[in-house]
Amino acid sequence: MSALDVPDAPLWPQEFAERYRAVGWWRGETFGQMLRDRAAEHPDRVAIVDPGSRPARRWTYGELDRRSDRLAAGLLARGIGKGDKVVVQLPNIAEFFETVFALFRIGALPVFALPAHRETEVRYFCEFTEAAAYVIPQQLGGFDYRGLAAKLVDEIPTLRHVFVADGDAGPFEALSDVATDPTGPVPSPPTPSDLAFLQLSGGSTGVPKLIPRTHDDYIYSLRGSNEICAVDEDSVYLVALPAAHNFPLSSPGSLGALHAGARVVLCPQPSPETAFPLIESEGVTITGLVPPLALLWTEAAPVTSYDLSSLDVLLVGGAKFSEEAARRVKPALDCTLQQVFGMAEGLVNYTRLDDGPETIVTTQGRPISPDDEIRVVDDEDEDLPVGETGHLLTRGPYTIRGYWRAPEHNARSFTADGFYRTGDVVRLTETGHIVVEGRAKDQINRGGEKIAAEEVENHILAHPSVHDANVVAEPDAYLGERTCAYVILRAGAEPMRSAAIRKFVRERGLASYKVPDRVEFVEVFPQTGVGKISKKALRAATSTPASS
Ligand SMILES: O=C(O)c1cccc(O)c1O
Repeated sequence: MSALDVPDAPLWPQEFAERYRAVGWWRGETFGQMLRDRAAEHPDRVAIVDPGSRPARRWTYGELDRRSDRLAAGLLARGIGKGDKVVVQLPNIAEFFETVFALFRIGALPVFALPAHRETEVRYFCEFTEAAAYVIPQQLGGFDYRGLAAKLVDEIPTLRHVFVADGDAGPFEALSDVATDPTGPVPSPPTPSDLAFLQLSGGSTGVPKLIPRTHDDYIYSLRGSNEICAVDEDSVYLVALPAAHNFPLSSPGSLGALHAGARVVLCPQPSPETAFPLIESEGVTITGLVPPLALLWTEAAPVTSYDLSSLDVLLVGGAKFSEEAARRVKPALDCTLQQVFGMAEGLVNYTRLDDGPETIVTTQGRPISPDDEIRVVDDEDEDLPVGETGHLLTRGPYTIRGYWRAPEHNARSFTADGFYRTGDVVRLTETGHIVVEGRAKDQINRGGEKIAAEEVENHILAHPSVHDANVVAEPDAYLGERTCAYVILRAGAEPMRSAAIRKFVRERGLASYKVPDRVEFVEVFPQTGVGKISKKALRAATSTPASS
């Protein structure tokens, strides 16, 4: 086999795939057909509410279906088709769904960037995936995405199209001008076992890893999530977090809601001031938040004048929700808390709606599927007895068998028999619920935003005055964790202020949540017995910060 024949992503061995189909986890659905079916069943039900646009928009299932077909036709006419990659960097607007369903229909793969990503990240996604197109808003929060796009189309040969989803397209094509009447069926539509999209990993390495998900496996996770979270066609799901993130996309998220024929309401931003009026006016029944936002909501709810009584379920995940904060949810919001511990690589755990109150506040739930295999192991990969704390490994019908185009990394991140090494440190209760105790991967979880220490270290190391850098988590009352960078300057370098390092990292075009919250200049790093740098000692030092 020549290098070119190596598949981009290892998928499930045949005997596993056959079993997952035989048991009925994989039902041979595709996203394109899923929307077609819902539109046929109830064309006039509202699928998408976009209250942030002027005027506000309400698209029915019929309309979303038609729009996706028309956009698909326009993309095909521009030579974008099966297997092409398209970086989608859109905020919570209706066009997000029109775009991804158009791409799903023609078998082109969305690569889900977040609005917070900047040149460094987006350039990497475009180059690494050899993306054919990049879909952006005109601007958001004062950042003009067209400027970034202009630079990238200039410099990346594969990138042939930029589509602007809203506002003034400038030198590029407006997404609304792409749509056209289809001239016939899509030439070779994707099959259920094909890849549907590339999702982003929180990651712990120098560059983000891409996660290949198939129609069959992801749709199974939606169906399973809907059942566990009681999402049906009468549900109203509020997308409060960034729409492309795996949690609001799939747990059960907007795509789960669309699978159920429910209504998706797009929240332009997640503050109580914006979200509460929408909960009242749309009768929102379910939403998902990261812990810092859940705290804000529980503080605001008891004193709000908005009627939040439609809200049945609040999902909280993305980072560990402290027991004390979890206890406040039910009294403040009068809804059921569901803790969700998930990952874009696959495995998603939920507390169940009928779990006892102690289980709901003290555990992170249990897996969606009876076929999710969970192992808790020691440093030598030996299984530990129930109740002991160790590394979480998992394998199952919606957990990837490898990252996209990353064979060397895959050899480390997966066991020989296909278990994914999550990097999370957990223990299991007698009831099979998971309690997250920490993590072994070198990552900071900043209020649900995952930051790979190595990625930030590399950017700091690019500074000419820096000799070495180590980035670690430090406790933060609101975010759970924030980042602290320990920096050793080169011998003879002029003394620097921490603001200069922060500015340097920001100007390298990194998402702002990755800019270190604090920078400490030190002479040496603490070392372990064998002379390796001890991040453990650095983390301990950050708990009792020296004044800077
Ligand atoms: O990535 C996550 O943190 C996450 C959290 C909750 C649910 C999910 O699906 C996730 O991917």
